[in-house]
Amino acid sequence: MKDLEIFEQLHYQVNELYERIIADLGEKHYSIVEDFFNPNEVVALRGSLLEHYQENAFKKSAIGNKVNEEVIKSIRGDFILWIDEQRANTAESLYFNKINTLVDYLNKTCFMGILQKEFHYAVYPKDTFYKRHLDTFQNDERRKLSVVCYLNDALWQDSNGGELVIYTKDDKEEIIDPLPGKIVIFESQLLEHEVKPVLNNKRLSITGWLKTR
Ligand SMILES: O=C(O)CCC(=O)C(=O)O
Ligand SMILES: [Fe+2]
Repeated sequence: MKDLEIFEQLHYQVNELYERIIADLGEKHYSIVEDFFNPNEVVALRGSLLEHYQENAFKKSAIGNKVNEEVIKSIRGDFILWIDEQRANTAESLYFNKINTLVDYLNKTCFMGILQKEFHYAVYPKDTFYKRHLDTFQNDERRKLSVVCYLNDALWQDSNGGELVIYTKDDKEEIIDPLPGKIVIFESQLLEHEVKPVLNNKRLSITGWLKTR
């Protein structure tokens, strides 16, 4: 009986997309999936974000964790709202279901040991940005993987700016347009990155971290 239980825990169906993410992470420490969320899912998530935003639920982002809660506009200008998985609405539940399925796969196939996660909505109004940084400067060594998902509408233009730039380990700059449904996953402790100034419009996203204990 014990053996069977262990087998059940390790059993999984090979998933091509997740395998690609794992291979990318192994090779270059980040992975980009253009259409992780389909257009309907993006519409639902964007609607949910905007509803909270219109209720003025978002707060100016801070630098550092609660011990060091300073607002430093010269470093980052986004507004955020943490998402409570226990009180998730329909769109948010859909989001967490997809993320949890990926996390289960990573834990089962790569023994990543992801036990916790935290996600927030983010809005970058015109003229805001997030200067080059490492996500672990938030005084949280447990952050293992950063996951960003873009919720802009399908009409998002290159001229709106707001690109994510990842500074790769082979000294290149990977420039990523924040297009709807796209997710970017990268190793939080390893890759510096920045959000270029938003030149037009509001840039919408969900950002989160998969954490070890
Ligand atoms: O929105 C992005 O593309 C990245 C956001 C980011 O780097 C962060 O919130 O730490
Ligand atoms: Fe970051």
